[in-house]
Amino acid sequence: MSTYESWPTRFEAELVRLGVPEPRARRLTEDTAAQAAEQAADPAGLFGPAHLYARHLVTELSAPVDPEPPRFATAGPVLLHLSAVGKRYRRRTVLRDVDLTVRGGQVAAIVGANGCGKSTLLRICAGLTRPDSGTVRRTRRVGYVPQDGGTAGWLTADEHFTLFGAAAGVVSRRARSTGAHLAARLAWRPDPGQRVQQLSGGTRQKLNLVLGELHGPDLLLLDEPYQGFDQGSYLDFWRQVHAWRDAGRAVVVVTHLLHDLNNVDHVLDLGER
Ligand SMILES: Nc1ncnc2c1ncn2[C@@H]1O[C@H](COP(=O)(O)OP(=O)(O)OP(=O)(O)O)[C@@H](O)[C@H]1O
Repeated sequence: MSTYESWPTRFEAELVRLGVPEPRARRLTEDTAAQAAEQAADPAGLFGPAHLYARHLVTELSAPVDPEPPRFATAGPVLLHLSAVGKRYRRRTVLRDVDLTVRGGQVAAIVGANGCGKSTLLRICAGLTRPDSGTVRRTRRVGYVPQDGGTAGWLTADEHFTLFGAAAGVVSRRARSTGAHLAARLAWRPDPGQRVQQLSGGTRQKLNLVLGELHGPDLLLLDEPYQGFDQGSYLDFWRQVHAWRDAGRAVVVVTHLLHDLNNVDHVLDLGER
């Protein structure tokens, strides 16, 4: 598609590409143009890049409202493929011959004993650690949520949204509104004056999750992402994972909670150490 096509044309085409029926995509495009006109704003300035806004909208539209959310009838394209991956730290072999394939519309869990290499494997999936053997293929748009860290204590949540949004080419206003919207999905309303160092551990983890998703990635890699969550937040988290899945994205989650496995399509057990 030409980069010179207008914002509404690119927006509508991306909606159709994501599986929205054409008449509905056209109506959504018209509604979006009307919203921009109401605010006398350029859609790119108000909503950010057309393809990212289309993704957020599709996720929002497929957010579960029923106890049994709809699932993609067929799995989508392969978004992550690992073949015979191995990793050593000095003489110690941490991973040997690991295979994993995850498609759009699927959730996979990585489980295993402490120290068996789950986080190492997730970093390899994200492209942050290089394997010693095997091959890794992944989609270009990846969101990675580490077990801890990833945020700056002296900045506010909004400043994080601006910073991470800028890295993905999203204007500040749009990044902040998307961040607030995603935070609300986790029952969190960021306080504009509060620095991250003043947040509880569970709320900091919510910020990590929002930042991982802010740029609308196709593949989300989550390393025990609910540490410090209370029961309600934990349920909100899984609802959100299912919304991502039903929007055709792929999710890989490292977990040690066995009951999580009811929520996933594949389990990769790395076993004992
Ligand atoms: N950068 C590194 N250098 C050397 N050893 C490392 C490095 N990163 C991880 N390890 C070692 O590799 C092994 C696997 O670590 P990893 O963090 O991937 O395990 P894990 O399954 O995620 O553990 P946990 O369940 O405790 O979070 C551990 O023995 C760890 O000490």
